[in-house]
Amino acid sequence: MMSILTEIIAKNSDRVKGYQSEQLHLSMANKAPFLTPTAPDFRLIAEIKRASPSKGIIDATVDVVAQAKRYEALGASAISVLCEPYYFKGDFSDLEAIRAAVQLPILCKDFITTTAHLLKAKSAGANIVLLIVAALTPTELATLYRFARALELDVLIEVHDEGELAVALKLNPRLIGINNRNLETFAVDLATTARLRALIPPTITVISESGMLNVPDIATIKATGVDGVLIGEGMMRDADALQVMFR
Ligand SMILES: O=C(O)c1ccccc1NCC(=O)[C@H](O)[C@H](O)COP(=O)(O)O
Repeated sequence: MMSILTEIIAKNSDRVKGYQSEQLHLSMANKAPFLTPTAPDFRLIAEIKRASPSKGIIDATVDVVAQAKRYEALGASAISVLCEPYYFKGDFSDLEAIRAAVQLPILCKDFITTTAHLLKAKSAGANIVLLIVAALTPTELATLYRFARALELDVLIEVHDEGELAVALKLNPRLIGINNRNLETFAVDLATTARLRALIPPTITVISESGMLNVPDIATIKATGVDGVLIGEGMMRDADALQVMFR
C-alpha cells in the first residue's frame, strides 16, 4: 500500500516541477527569523489549514488573512500556512497574502523535495520551511537543508520516531519538529513528544506538532519541556479557547 506521504508527493509532482521554470523574485534576508534570543519560553506556531487527509474539510471558506491577523493578535510566534492544494486545499497565494498582512515569521507547510520548491517558498515570503525526514533520503535531506540555510531560511526538520531523529541530528539542526501523528494510520499519540524530546540536546529548539485540540492536550505537551507547539485543527476550530496557554 502506498503511504500517504508518497501519495501526496506523487500527486504534486507536476506542480513542483513547474517551480523549476518559474521566474522568481528573491529577497535574500530573513526579516522575520523564528529562532531569536527574545522568543517566548513556550511558542505557538498557529496553522492555517482548510482541510487534511485525516480530518477532511476543516474550514473551506476561511479568510486566511483575517485568520492570520487573529493568530498574531492572540500571541502566536509564527504562522504555518498549508500551501498544498490537493489534500489540504492550500496555495502559495495564501502565503503571499498573509506575508503582505502580518509581521510574524511564516512557515511554508508543504511537501518539499526539490531546491526549486525551496526557492518558491522563499520568494513567496516564507521564513521557515518544513523538511520531513520520512519523505526524503538522508542525502536529499542534507542537500535541501543546506540549500535552505543558504537562503537564510529556518528549517523545521520533522521526525516521527527514534530512527528519523538520528538522521535529523546528523545535520546538527537548530530546530526539530516532533510529529505526534502517525502518517500511516493517522493515529495521534502525544506521548511521542515526551519520548523523543528526551533524546534531543537542549541547545536545539523543539516544537511538538499535531493532535492538540484543547488546553489539557497543550498542557501535557508543555510539561515535556518542548519549546513550542504547532497547532492546526485546534486553532482553526476554536483559537480563543487555546490562547490562554500562550498569554
Ligand atoms: O494533518 C494531516 O492529516 C496530515 C496527513 C498527512 C500528512 C501531513 C498531515 N498534516 C500536516 C501537519 O503537519 C499538521 O497540519 C500539523 O502538524 C498540525 O496538525 P493538527 O494540529 O493536528 O491539525
